[in-house]
Amino acid sequence: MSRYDLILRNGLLVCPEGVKKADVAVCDEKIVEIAGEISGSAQETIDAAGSYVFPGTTDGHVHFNDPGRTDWETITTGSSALAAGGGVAYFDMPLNCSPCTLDAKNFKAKLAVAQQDSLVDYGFWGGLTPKNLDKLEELAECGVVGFKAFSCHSGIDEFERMDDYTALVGMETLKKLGLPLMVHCENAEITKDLTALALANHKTTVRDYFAARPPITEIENVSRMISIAEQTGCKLIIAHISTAKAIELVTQARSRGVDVTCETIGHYLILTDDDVERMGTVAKCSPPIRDTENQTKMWAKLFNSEIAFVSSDHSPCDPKLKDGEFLKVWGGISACQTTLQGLLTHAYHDRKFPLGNIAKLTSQNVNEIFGIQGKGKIALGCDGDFALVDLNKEFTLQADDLFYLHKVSPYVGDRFRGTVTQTILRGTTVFKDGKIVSKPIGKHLRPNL
Ligand SMILES: NC(=O)N[C@H]1NC(=O)NC1=O
Ligand SMILES: [Zn+2]
Ligand SMILES: [Zn+2]
Repeated sequence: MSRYDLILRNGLLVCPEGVKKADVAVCDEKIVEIAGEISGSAQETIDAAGSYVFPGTTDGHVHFNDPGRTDWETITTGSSALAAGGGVAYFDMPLNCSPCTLDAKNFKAKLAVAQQDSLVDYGFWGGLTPKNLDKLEELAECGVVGFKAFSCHSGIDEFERMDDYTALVGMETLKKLGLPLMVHCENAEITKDLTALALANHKTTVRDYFAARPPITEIENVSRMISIAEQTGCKLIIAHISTAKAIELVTQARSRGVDVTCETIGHYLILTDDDVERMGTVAKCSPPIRDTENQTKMWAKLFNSEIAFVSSDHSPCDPKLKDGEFLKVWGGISACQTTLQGLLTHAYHDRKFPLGNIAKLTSQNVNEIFGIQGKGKIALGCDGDFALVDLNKEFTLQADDLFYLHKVSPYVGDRFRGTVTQTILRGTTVFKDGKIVSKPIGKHLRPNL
C-alpha cells in the first residue's frame, strides 16, 4: 500500500519562507508532508533533482472568450496554454465571451463550459456596468471572485463602460457584498476625443495611438477611482497598471488606509513603446505599452512590493481583426503561456529579482487577495499544485509551441531563459515536456473571504 499519491523528490522548492531542497508529498490532492527526505512509497514518484519547484501559477486576468467568441479563444485552448506555462488556475473576465457575465444566468452558462472543458482550476469575474447594478448580489451568490468594470469603452459594445454614478453605487454595493472591484482605468472622454481627432486627421500609426492614450488618462482615472473607493470603503484593484505615476498614487492611498492594490501585466515590464513600433499590431493593447523611462520606474516599484500581482491579460482575437491601421485594429495581447517564463528571464536572470517574490506575484498574492483558500503556495494543507522549472534551460519561442487557438504572440521569436517542464494540478500532471497529458480536471474556485 502506498502511503502517498505523489512524492516529488529532491526539488528546490520555492516556498514562502525561501528556496529549500526538500521532498514534498501529496495525498488526496493536498500537500501533506514537506521534509528533507520523505520515507515510504507513493503511487507516483517524480525525481525533481535539479528542478526549481514553483507553486503552480494563478493568472488573475484572462479573456478566454468562451462561450460566444470561440473563434477567438476557447476554455480548452486557453487553459492548455496556461498549463504549458506553469499555470494551475485562472480567473476569467466577464468579457469578451458572449453573452458577457453580467447576471447569474450567463455565469452559469460559462460555468457549464468550464466544468466540461477546463484543464485547470478556474474562477470567474462578474461584470459591473450601468445596466446590471441589480445583478451584483446574484453574481456574488454564484461565487464570482470580484467584479470588473471599464472606465473607458471596453472594445465590446454589450459591455458598457462604468460612468461615475455606477462607480459610486457599484462600490457601495460591493462593499456590502465584501467583494473587490477591478477597474480598467483610462479616462473615457480624453481617450474618446483624442481618438476621434486622430481618426478625423487620418493619424492612425502606432505613435498616433500612443498619443491618443497618454499616461494622464490612466493617472487621472486611477486617482478618481481611489477617491470613490476611499469614500465607500470598497476594495479596489487597479487593472493592468501601466505607469509608475499611477502606482505611486496607489501606494500613497494605501498608506492612508485605502483598500487599494494594483495588478500589472508582463508586457508592461518586458516590452517598450519601441518594441511595439517594431512588432506592429500584435503588440497593441490598452493602456498602451509605455517608454523605457517609465518601465525602469515600474521595475523599481515591483522590487519595492508596490505591485500586488502580475497577470497576463490574455486577450486574443481573430487574427483578421489585427490586420489594418494600428489605431483601428483590436487591442489585446496573447500572453497567458509565457508570464512565468518571462519573469524568470527578465526579472530573475536579468535583474536578480528573488524567485520567492516571483512565486508571490504569480500565485500566492493572487489567491490571498481573492480569498481562495488552500491554494497558491507550497505549504502543508495547500493544493498539490506545482510548476517544475529548469531555471537555466533556454528556448526561443516558436509559434508552434503555443497552445492558443491562434498561434500569435508578440513573444514569438524571443529568447527565454527558464523553462517550465511539467505542471501538476492537485497532484495530477497536466502538462509535461511540451504536451498536455491530462483530460480536463479543472474545478471551480470560489472566494472565502
Ligand atoms: N476587451 C478587452 O479584452 N480589452 C483588453 N484588451 C486590452 O488591450 N486591454 C484590455 O482591457
Ligand atoms: Zn482592461
Ligand atoms: Zn483584460
